[in-house]
Amino acid sequence: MKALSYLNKYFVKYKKRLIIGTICTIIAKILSLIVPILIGDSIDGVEKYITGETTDLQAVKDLLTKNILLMLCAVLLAAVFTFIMRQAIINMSRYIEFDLKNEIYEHYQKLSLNFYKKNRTGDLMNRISEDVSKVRMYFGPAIMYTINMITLFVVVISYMLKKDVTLTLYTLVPLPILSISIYFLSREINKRSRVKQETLSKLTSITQEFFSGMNVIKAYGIEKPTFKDFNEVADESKEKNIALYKLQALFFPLMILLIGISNIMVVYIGGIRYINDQISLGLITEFIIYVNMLTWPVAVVGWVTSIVQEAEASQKRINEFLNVEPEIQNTIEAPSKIEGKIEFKNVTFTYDDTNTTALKDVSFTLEKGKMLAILGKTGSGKSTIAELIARLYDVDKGEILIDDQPIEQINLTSLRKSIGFVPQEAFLFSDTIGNNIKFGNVDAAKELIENAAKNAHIHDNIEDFSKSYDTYVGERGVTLSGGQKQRISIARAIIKEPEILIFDDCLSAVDTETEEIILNNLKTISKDKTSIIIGHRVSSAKNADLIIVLDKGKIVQKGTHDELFNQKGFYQDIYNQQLMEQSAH
Ligand SMILES: Nc1ncnc2c1ncn2[C@@H]1O[C@H](COP(=O)(O)OP(=O)(O)OP(=O)(O)O)[C@@H](O)[C@H]1O
Repeated sequence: MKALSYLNKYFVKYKKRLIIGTICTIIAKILSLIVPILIGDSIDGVEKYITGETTDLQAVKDLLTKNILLMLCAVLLAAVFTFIMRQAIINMSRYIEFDLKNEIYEHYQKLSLNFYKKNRTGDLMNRISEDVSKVRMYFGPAIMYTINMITLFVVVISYMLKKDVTLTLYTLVPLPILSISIYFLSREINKRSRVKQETLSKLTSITQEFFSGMNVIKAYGIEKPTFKDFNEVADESKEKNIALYKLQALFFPLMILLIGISNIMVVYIGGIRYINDQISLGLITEFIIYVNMLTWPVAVVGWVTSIVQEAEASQKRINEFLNVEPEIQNTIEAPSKIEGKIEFKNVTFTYDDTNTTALKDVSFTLEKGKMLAILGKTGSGKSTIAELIARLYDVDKGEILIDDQPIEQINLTSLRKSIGFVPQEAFLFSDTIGNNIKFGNVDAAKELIENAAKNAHIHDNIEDFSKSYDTYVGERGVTLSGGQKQRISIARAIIKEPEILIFDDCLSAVDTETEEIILNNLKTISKDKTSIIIGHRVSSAKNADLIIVLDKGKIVQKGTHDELFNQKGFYQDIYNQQLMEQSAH
């Protein structure tokens, strides 16, 4: 219960609902106890008339009418209180589920990129959905049935003991057996349902992958082997499902068997005591009803125990994530004003998940409003520089200064707000094109959106769609080409009007002519902004104020286009190579 104690704050927050729920349960249970008493009383009344103890038929009829009316009132009131109780407690569990999901999601947002590299998406999703649902069961059904059970036990058993101790003891003997069996059964059911869930996740992932990669499957004509893979996993899922339902099928028969035994005990022992004139016929009837009233709560003891165990395990997993401290901490509360000067001083950086040293002793200074181009072979560390400027990671050695201040001493939100980052892989949300661009500036008016799109040279393309900027992209929307996605992503950065613009190889999917137009537009847009262009083509670098060439994480060349063009090395090589390619066309 240690992990679950984390949730006590929610009990405090929703104490009113909990108290109302508890009071209503107690009242409902007391009311439900009245019914068997009245039935017993009615049977005793009828028995007295049959045995000739009384001859007043009208009095018996009056007694029955009175008892029926009272029963009706008791049942109605019990139903009302049970309804309020369920409303209070089950709704409480839904509110807590909502709060907990928000708490986890908020925490996820604070965690650094490294956390996402180290944990699988499925695992992150599971904790916010599956695990939270398990915890909800603890707040909802587990609490509700526990209150229900305790109240019923106290009220009913104390009443039964008051009426007949011997009969009570005999009647209750099978109930602990029921409780223990249900506990073990539920534990096994939970174990199997976990396995079933895992195979289901596997099946979902494999199906999802098949759908996403359908073009590759068809192009390679591998429908049959992929169907075989699918079939194997589907077969495994079927087996696990059958194994689970076989066990679940035992639940109710077991309950019926043990209730039956309890009922037989009441009839047998009660019968003997009735023959010996120790109890009345009405009491036997009352006891039969009590036994049936107690069976579900007794079965629930086992079920609730396993729910609590499951919730404990889930909350432990949730706590593991909630206890992760964000690696990137914002230590400065006040917003920072950012001008845009960037300086790297002997920066060395190693990705700790793969232990790859991506940057080695990198130093450069980029004045406010200037343009830096970063070139280099694939894997040379270009994107890493961009990620470090946005402080997605902290450096190991050396220092990054923004406006002559260590990056750690700048308000993180201000820093990220001042950067327009176009990543290497354009990511668009399943929303309209307009909203995808507006993402960079949510309050942007239509004109601004169109302007940004024009500068990213995508406006005409968008206008060609029947719904223009209201066209949906993503799963159920239009399929955009790689170059179109990149340009929408560029428009998103432009509309933000940031102090620092970073384009991480984001023109790779557009032709050289379009690249030229966009680069020309960027020259105007980024006139007074600091901009960084990462790429493989000289065309994107030649207008830069500073060019750096990276090789295996080290700066191997640094200078302007004219300087590097005249130097032997990577820059001259790719310049000549690309010149040859162009003349070949
Ligand atoms: N998140 C990460 N975790 C671990 N290693 C990484 C991560 N990102 C990049 N690396 C590694 O760091 C090195 C530099 O990668 P980086 O992405 O900065 O190169 P790049 O020059 O931008 O390459 P490309 O031109 O292919 O985009 C590579 O060896 C890469 O495998």
